[in-house]
Amino acid sequence: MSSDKLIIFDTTLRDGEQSPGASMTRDEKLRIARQLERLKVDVIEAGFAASSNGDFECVQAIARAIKDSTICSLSRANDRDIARAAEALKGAQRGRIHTFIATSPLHMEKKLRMTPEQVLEQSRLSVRFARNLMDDIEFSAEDGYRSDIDFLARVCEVVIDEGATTINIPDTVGYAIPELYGEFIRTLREKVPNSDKAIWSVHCHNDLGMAVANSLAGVKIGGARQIECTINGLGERAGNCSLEEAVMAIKTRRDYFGLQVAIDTQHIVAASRMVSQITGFTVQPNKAVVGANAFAHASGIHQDGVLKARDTYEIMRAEDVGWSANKIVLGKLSGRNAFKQRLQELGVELDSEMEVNAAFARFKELADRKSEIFDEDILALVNDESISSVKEQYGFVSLAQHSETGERPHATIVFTVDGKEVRSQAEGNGPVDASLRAIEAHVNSGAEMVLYSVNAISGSTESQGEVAVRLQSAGRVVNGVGADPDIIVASAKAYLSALNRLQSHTDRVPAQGV
Ligand SMILES: CC(=O)SCCNC(=O)CCNC(=O)[C@H](O)C(C)(C)COP(=O)(O)OP(=O)(O)OC[C@H]1O[C@@H](n2cnc3c(N)ncnc32)[C@H](O)[C@@H]1OP(=O)(O)O
Ligand SMILES: CC(C)C(=O)C(=O)O
Repeated sequence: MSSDKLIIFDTTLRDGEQSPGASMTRDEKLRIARQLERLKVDVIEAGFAASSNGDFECVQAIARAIKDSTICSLSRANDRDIARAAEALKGAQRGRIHTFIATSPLHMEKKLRMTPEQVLEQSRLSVRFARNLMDDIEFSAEDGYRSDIDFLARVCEVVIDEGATTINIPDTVGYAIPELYGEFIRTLREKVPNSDKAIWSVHCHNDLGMAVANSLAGVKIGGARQIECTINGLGERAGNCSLEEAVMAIKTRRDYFGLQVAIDTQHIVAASRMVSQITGFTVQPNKAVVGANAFAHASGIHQDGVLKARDTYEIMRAEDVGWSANKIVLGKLSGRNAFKQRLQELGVELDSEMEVNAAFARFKELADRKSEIFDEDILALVNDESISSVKEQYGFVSLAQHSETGERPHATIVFTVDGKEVRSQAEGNGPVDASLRAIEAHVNSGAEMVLYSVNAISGSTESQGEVAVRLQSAGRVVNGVGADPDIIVASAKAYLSALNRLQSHTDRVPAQGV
């Protein structure tokens, strides 16, 4: 049975839950199942109904709630487990019993304590029993990849004869190598005379970091048409094949695989976030497809390339997997083109290339001190760049403030207004608040403060404090920055510098741009 349709079987709720620490409540599983349905996953393995009453209820609830995906329950190869799975799946629009038994010499002898002939017989009887309860039956040969291929072929032939519709050959312990696993599946299928009566499936674990590669080899070389996978690659030990990686590989390299998947990829990032939030398993930033950096560019040459033509450094579109956009992250490795682009996005127009170059030089200086540069930083440094054209109406002279536990802080500030010194004082909630109130007591700007932030310029208490203040008044937004070893003085300087910009007509930042 070979077609160009690749079935995506998600086992986040079963094998994913086998990750130590990832157990989920019934409601959490239901939420994930709904998201998997939105993703248009073909089969959702909802749990292992016989393992506990709780898991039985989870499978049952999901089977009743989900209409578009097939709902599946795992069960050992015995009548009790299979009957329990069938019972839990009763309300399902489409249900599947997934029964398994180990076929490797090691598992049969040491774990099951059964002879190969007993395992063969148990497989036959289990699938026969299951098939009397349901039409859609999957049989898995646990530790299939470490099994004797001729024995495994006999088992597969027997269970297909009994009516198994999907045959899954797991690499249970993540021992496989892509080419070898692909060849194993191909040879196995050739050895099974009735192989075309079933869909062949792969289920790979990530112990050597090759679960996705092995699954894809099972498809390409082996001819499998079902991949078992999980969101974020969650699963027993090092996890399973990751759904997002396998699906995007099939979609992005359709030229190579020539296969169709039904997955609506725009829901991938939401699914990843949901699973991560529910299980508490965070996604590493450099994880393919769903990691925070998967579509982020930090170096100038890449940023320049992506801005000119995004396919220079992107093989898929961030929006296609559910990100709102790709990201240009400004930092010390960024170049002039990325910087100019960000200025444009912020609505800042500098008058000449010289001004841009000067702002860029300041940006590089700042980036050497700060790992990531935010829009506020750029706006502040651009405003500083145009300082020469800002009328210096207010200038800092000195500040004295008093604060003591249990007393309301008090500040006295001396500053210049058009060259003339004025003295003003006020109380406030803290010394910074008191100082800025003292300025306002004289200036009466009525501006609203929309941002106040303090940064240590280097990483110690001896360093300068850098304060950024953003004021909004009459539809204009301005930034002021001030630096001083005393952060209260730095705050007063930043406030006065913002007031200077508010008075100036040279400010270029539109209110809606920030
Ligand atoms: C590779 C995989 O991911 S397989 C799925 C793994 N998932 C789980 O195990 C989660 C759910 N498991 C459970 O809740 C429990 O292990 C249960 C309910 C299934 C069984 O619990 P218990 O009856 O207490 O048995 P226990 O877990 O200690 O041992 C497993 C028994 O099942 C047998 N067994 C293991 N696999 C199979 C199988 N596929 N078919 C039939 N019997 C099997 C073992 O040989 C062992 O039998 P024994 O008790 O006669 O020695
Ligand atoms: C039960 C099977 C499918 C499994 O999870 C494995 O072998 O890893």
